[in-house]
Amino acid sequence: MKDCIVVGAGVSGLVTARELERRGRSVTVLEARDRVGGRTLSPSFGGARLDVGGQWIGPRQRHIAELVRELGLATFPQHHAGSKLLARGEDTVRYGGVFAFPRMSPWAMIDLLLARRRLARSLAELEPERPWASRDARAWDALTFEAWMNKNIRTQGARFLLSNVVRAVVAAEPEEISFLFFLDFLRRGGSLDETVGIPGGAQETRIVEGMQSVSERMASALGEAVHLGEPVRAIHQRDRWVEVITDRETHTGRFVVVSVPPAIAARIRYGVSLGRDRERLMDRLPMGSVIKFVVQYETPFWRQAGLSGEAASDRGIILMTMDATAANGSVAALVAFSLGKQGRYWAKRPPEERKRAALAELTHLFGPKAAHPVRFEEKVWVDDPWTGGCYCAVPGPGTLTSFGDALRASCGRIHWAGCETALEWPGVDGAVESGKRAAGEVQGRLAVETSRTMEVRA
Ligand SMILES: Cc1cc2nc3c(=O)[nH]c(=O)nc-3n(C[C@H](O)[C@H](O)[C@H](O)COP(=O)(O)OP(=O)(O)OC[C@H]3O[C@@H](n4cnc5c(N)ncnc54)[C@H](O)[C@@H]3O)c2cc1C
Repeated sequence: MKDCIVVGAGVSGLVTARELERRGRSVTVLEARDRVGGRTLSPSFGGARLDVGGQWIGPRQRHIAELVRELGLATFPQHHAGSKLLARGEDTVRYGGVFAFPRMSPWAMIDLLLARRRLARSLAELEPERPWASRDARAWDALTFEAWMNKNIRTQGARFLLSNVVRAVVAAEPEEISFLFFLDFLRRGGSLDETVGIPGGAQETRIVEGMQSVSERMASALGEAVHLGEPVRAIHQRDRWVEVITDRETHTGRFVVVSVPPAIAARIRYGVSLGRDRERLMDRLPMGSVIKFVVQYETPFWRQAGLSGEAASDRGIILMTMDATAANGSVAALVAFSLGKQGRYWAKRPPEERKRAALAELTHLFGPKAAHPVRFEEKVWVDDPWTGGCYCAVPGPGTLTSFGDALRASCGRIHWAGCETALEWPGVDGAVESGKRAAGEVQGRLAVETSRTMEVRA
């Protein structure tokens, strides 16, 4: 019997296993896919690995930064020099330099600045560990972000920008998410500007070897403890151990850490009830919707035209783009995202139609050279059976204030990890943070049980 069975070999599961193994505990990691990394995936584009999953690290994200250093991986700054583009209908505006926002009417600009101030004031009032227990949490959690905009935003320009910010950062529609959730998301990012920003913001840095290499390095150190292609179907708790049942065999451990997204964890059978709150919570945490495209070109021709590669559009398949060129410049690429409702619509279309539409939009934004890629790669996360969407879970109104305390609370011998359970940034950094927390919880309980056994023997 192992000290701990870990379900999932994404960043959080592998950190859990690594931390426990470092403390002398025995672990088995069970992963459904035939690869590690979960929501991070970095295929090779010849000279470099580029990310079709999680990609960026911000300066506040100390957990992932420390892990990257420990694993001997290198980072480099996200390219951002040059003008940005904003396409609305047939109009495309070029902006940048001293203008952080595209030019808009003075009314829209004032509206946006006031909204930014209101958001900053409200997020400063949140309780970091339990935002759902903050003074105004109930009122905020009763609203969608759309309803908050209806009350607080007067101009079309500010509404358009804020709606796109929501889609870009949580991959859901303003009418789908709780205002409390979004406010807490911005708190974890530091502020609205830091959450969406490149230098000084959450998109500041990339990993030279690709984000998936974080998981690959941890998995290779764990060796045979990591089992691929073993989806966990059921977990049964006994008095002193757990049985974890996969398609291949039954694993026994003293504890189990489930590190998969809550909506995916709901598909595992648990034998006995996990408790009303935990069960309701898992039923109410849908994932965001993302299709990510990485499009490789002969040269970064947009840079030569004075463009940064950053664009936002409301014209169809692509909501935003960024430069995705490799650190040493050997592979030139743009990355593009289809998000929220748009992502769900395009996920249903045939791949060839998606490719045609994406290249047409890139051509509209960046000119005729964009029509001729060297390679076109897409990942439809919306349809991924082991993730159920991306980037992360997006609670609607009422979920956090009713069931928030169940997010991290263990259920008997079952503990929970995964970026959804993080206190800080709910991305790769939060996955690392949650893995450390879950490992600490299990280590604490193992120590208590060991000392009890020794007392009984004495
Ligand atoms: C397109 C995209 C872009 C993103 N961009 C960023 C970014 O720039 N910065 C950032 O910080 N974050 C980003 N994210 C989010 C980030 O990738 C995730 O927050 C993080 O990787 C989650 O790690 P995790 O370990 O919590 O979960 P996961 O990576 O989902 O790991 C869970 C693992 O469990 C496995 N699993 C599921 N069910 C079972 C089962 N029944 N049995 C066994 N195994 C199972 C899964 O296959 C998976 O490997 C992005 C995500 C996507 C998809």
